[in-house]
Amino acid sequence: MSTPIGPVDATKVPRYGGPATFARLPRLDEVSRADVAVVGIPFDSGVSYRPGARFGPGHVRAGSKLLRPYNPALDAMPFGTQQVADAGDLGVNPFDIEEAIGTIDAGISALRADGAQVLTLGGDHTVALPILRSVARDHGPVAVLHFDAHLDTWDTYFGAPYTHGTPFRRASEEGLIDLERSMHVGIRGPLYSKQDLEDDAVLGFQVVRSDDYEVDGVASVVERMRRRLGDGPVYVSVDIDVLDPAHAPGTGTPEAGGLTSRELLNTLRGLVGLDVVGADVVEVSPAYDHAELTAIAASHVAYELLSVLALNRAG
Ligand SMILES: N=C(N)NCCCC(=O)O
Ligand SMILES: [Zn+2]
Ligand SMILES: [Zn+2]
Repeated sequence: MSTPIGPVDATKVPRYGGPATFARLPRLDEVSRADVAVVGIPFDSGVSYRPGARFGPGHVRAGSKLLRPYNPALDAMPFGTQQVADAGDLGVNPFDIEEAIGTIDAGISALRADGAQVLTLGGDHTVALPILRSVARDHGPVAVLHFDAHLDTWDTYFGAPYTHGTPFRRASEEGLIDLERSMHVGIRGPLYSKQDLEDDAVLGFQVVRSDDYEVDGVASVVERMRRRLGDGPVYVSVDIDVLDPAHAPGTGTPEAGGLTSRELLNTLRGLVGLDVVGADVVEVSPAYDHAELTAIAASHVAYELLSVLALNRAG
């Protein structure tokens, strides 16, 4: 492998300048090939409460300018031992959700066909369904590791099947997920009824609650997670509202009592060695953010995921 083109050197161009790409990385058209493509999906037509996640990709990129090359927590060089590039944003129809879902599937599939793993910046959580369709076409049913305050396995909203609260029910119905190996992490807050949890278990998910972090701690969560996910392919979906609103106010359906960013980042580090085949970070809504708190948290989530991919690639 030729030496990857990394971020613009911060000793030459200060961090507040330079390109608006994720982590000031090269654009995809500036590299011959990418091991990992970071792609934005500016789409929020599936939200049930506050809008604005369509502006998430640009905001997360802006919040990623301070990321540095070396990750001491994992002893990893996420931009140094693999080529990561910014693939820009997919152009999706905001007025026709089913068309948007088709465009997302095609866009993700094209990047993957070129040999890149894809890390998606949302966008609302609807986008996870077409990404999983693309991933499962190659890998078969994958374990979904889903970080979220919410189950996102509800059936419909106002009769609509494709929304940000329903992607994992559709994915389960379509046979895209491994029913024995999938799980939610960070679940909390009021539900519509007790039945929600019963349905969710049938759809293939185990639940690690936000409170389990308080009671058992990160190490125990990581152990449960690794046991459940096992050896096969894993898709990681991070709804930034898994974090407490104190850590991530800029999101559409905030719930009190969430994870700290430290807990989330440490949990993600526990994925080293598992077969992570793709990931997303969704539900960043900048209009509700303050001081880039949510964008910085989301960019660090992406950084830890890229670090895991880098270490796994190195073996
Ligand atoms: N933030 C996501 N993805 N889902 C929230 C759906 C919760 C609701 O509207 O009842
Ligand atoms: Zn959520
Ligand atoms: Zn969600």
